Amino acid sequence: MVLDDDERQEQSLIEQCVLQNQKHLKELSSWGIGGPCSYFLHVSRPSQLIAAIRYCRARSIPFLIIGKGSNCLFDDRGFDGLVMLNRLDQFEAIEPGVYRVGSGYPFNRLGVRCSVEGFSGLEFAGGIPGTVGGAVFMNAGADGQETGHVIDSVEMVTMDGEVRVLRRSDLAFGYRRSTFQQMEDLAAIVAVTFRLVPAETARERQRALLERRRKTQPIGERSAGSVFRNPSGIGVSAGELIEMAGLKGLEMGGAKVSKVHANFFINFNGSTSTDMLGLMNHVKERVDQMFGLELKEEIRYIPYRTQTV
Ligand SMILES: NC(=O)C1=CN([C@@H]2O[C@H](COP(=O)(O)OP(=O)(O)OC[C@H]3O[C@@H](n4cnc5c(N)ncnc54)[C@H](OP(=O)(O)O)[C@@H]3O)[C@@H](O)[C@H]2O)C=CC1
Ligand SMILES: C=C(O[C@H]1[C@H](O)[C@@H](CO)O[C@H](OP(=O)(O)OP(=O)(O)OC[C@H]2O[C@@H](n3ccc(=O)[nH]c3=O)[C@H](O)[C@@H]2O)[C@@H]1NC(C)=O)C(=O)O
Repeated sequence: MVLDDDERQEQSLIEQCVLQNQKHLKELSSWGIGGPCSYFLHVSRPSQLIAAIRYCRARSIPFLIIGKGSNCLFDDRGFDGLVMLNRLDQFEAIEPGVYRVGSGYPFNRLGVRCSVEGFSGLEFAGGIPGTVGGAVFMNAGADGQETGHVIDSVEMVTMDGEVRVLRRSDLAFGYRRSTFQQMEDLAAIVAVTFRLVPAETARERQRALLERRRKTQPIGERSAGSVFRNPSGIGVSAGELIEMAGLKGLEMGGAKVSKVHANFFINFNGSTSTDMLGLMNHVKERVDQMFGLELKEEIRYIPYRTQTV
């Protein structure tokens, strides 16, 4: 790989940042859980991200890209590698209803912005505390809408640090599933272009959804949204199953099952990842014993060591 002067400069900056910075992952996670990472980088330009990926690859350093950390459970020991905090937050209106947005742009801000401008498709994003990249990767959805439905194209970086553009026809989405979760050479989603349709009622609909969310979810408490996916094809949600198993309010160390919504687990008093994993396993076992159903995690557990190189 031959680098030009700008790339060489970027690499040397990355080298300094990577070697000097440590961070406690609890500061980066909506659950407030997680030990230190060996290296930390705040990424605000695509060129930084690409240089950091190449740097890690060349030295076999494991790395992770995180957005708002609203869907991750970090380990108490931390992460033995580089954590990149994605703050690629450019926003560009290409034409009315078509937006090209950096993957670190706040998903809730995007949802509100589009709805206020009178475009429909992302009303549900209004209350979601993630980034655009996290939402695309997880195919976030609520109230009958899904991120994947309104994507026009995605710009990504491969593990070799190459930029690739994927068109709508290259992508497949399902319930909390996206092409990206199976892609072995994905390093990071960098930018996304959304195509929405005009609707004067978009903001009104969004307000109603936000109101419903405030009533049914423990907003303001330390959670990671839904812990488990809803089981498919049985017409009963994970929250209902956990409530029917009598587990609402159950505590394990500093972690508990929310009394407001049973599929939200709360760090109410210095929960460790061990407390939270223990609570999740206990809930899974009880639901399995009572209903013969195996709940599947929606949140992603990030172990101390990975093979992500
Ligand atoms: N419906 C709701 O009410 C809620 C929904 N959510 C959803 O959870 C998701 C969390 O978003 P966010 O907090 O930003 O994500 P996180 O920082 O929690 O990251 C979650 C995972 O997404 C992957 N990821 C994140 N950003 C990128 C990127 N730029 N490129 C490639 N992969 C990426 C990473 O996978 P890997 O580890 O493999 O690198 C990471 O482990 C969103 O989809 C959000 O909408 C969250 C809370 C509530
Ligand atoms: C919060 C998330 O997404 C949420 C999204 O906000 C909402 C709103 O559309 O719909 C899903 O929740 P959900 O299926 O639990 O939706 P809700 O409408 O709250 O509940 C479904 C049903 O379960 C019942 N319910 C819910 C919680 C509970 O403790 N007890 C209970 O009986 C509700 O009364 C309702 O009849 C998403 N979760 C999943 C796993 O699909 C997330 O992904 O992190």
